[in-house]
Amino acid sequence: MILIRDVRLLESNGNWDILVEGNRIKRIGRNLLEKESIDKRDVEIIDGKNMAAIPGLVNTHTHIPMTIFRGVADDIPLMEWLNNYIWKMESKLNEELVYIGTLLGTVEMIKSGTTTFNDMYFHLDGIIKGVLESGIRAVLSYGMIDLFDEEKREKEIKNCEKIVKKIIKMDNPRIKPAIGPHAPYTCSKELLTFSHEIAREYNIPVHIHMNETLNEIKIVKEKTGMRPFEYLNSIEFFEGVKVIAAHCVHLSDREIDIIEKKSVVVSHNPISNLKLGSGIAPIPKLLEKNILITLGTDGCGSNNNLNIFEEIKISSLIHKGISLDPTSIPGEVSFKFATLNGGKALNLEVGVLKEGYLADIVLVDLRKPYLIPVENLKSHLVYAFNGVVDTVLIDGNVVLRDGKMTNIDEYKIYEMAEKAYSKLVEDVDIKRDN
Ligand SMILES: N[C@@H](CCSC[C@H]1O[C@@H](n2cnc3c(=O)[nH]cnc32)[C@H](O)[C@@H]1O)C(=O)O
Ligand SMILES: [Zn+2]
Repeated sequence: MILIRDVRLLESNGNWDILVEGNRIKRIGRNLLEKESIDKRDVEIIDGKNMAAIPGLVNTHTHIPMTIFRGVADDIPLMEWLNNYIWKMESKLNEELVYIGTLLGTVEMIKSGTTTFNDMYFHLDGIIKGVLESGIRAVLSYGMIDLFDEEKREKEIKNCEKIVKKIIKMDNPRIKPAIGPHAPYTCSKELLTFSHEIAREYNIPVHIHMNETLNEIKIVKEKTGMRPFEYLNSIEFFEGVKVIAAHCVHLSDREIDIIEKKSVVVSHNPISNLKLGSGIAPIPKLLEKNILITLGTDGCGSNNNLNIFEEIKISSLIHKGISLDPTSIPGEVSFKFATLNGGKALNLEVGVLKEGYLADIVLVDLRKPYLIPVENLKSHLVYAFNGVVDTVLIDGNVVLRDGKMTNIDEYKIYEMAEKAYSKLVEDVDIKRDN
């Protein structure tokens, strides 16, 4: 058992205790050591004085191994970025490099308060290994791209089936599978149909890129005569499965209706969309229809970090700016995007500190200049905080304490990541391409 004592909670004043048993929050109350008559020898006590406890954050769209591509190709549009840099480097990746990138990404996420991420990538054995070692929680999908080629499609389908079965068999509470068709402009109708069917069969979510740029919408329209959401709806892609659609930057009213009617979850990635010059998703319009909005960073090739606190802040600011309305997306709402909504989106009991829920808890040290006066803490977490957290529990385990990783040597990971990067750059000759 773990007892966090005398900690501040966002929703109520005064100091509270949180009792964790196994991987769940057993009790939240005052003076629990006495009230629950706990033997001190059975419990590890974490002093929560001068700390606030918040639910671990949820990042609903990442490509975690891309941390080792950080800063490689800045200031260019999506297609050029993918074709000339990212896909070239990705062709040199292997399980070991993906494992190293994953470790680096998990350390970065944990240190900035993220406890769950929804990922799409390849070499999943490397990702699984990194997730297991770091202690983070993840929903993992094998990203499938067939570029309308039958041979490629068959390979992708096999890989996907293998990974789903492997993750289910692992039966680890921290790792769940999802299905990851990359996007309607990179996947054939057959691959999209396969994705839908397998997601239904196993009752797991689909994770896909949707309507990120105007160019890709044009491509889908030329091919199918329809906009991407209309096209997917016409092949019954949304029937009976939960779809997490990353980006959703450019949407027609008809598409918004489909998103609403089919309960599609939106992963809003404002920083990646700004950086690649893709546009700004119409989040206030989606909120009017009660569409579930969550937040994602996207990969470190286009962000260039995994700090969800930045997405929380930007998602509140950006919509005020374009609508000339400072009441648009209040901080409380954007904070919910990254907590409660993220948990709902992934069907996980995370994102709220509540008895019976999974023990994914983040402690923020309140003795920081940017968090004072502490009275307005909720506002600070959205508008003033830099994301550097003190202690993190995931699935009932302490993975970060006093800002340091408990179960992995983070400095060794930094060294490994530097080496991996040097090797990749050398192999691809990316510098000369610049
Ligand atoms: N099995 C596939 C890999 C797909 S993984 C997911 C892919 O999404 C790419 N990606 C990352 N960010 C974005 C984005 O913002 N839009 C579109 N694709 C992205 C990423 O680089 C990776 O290639 C293959 O054979 O190529
Ligand atoms: Zn992406």
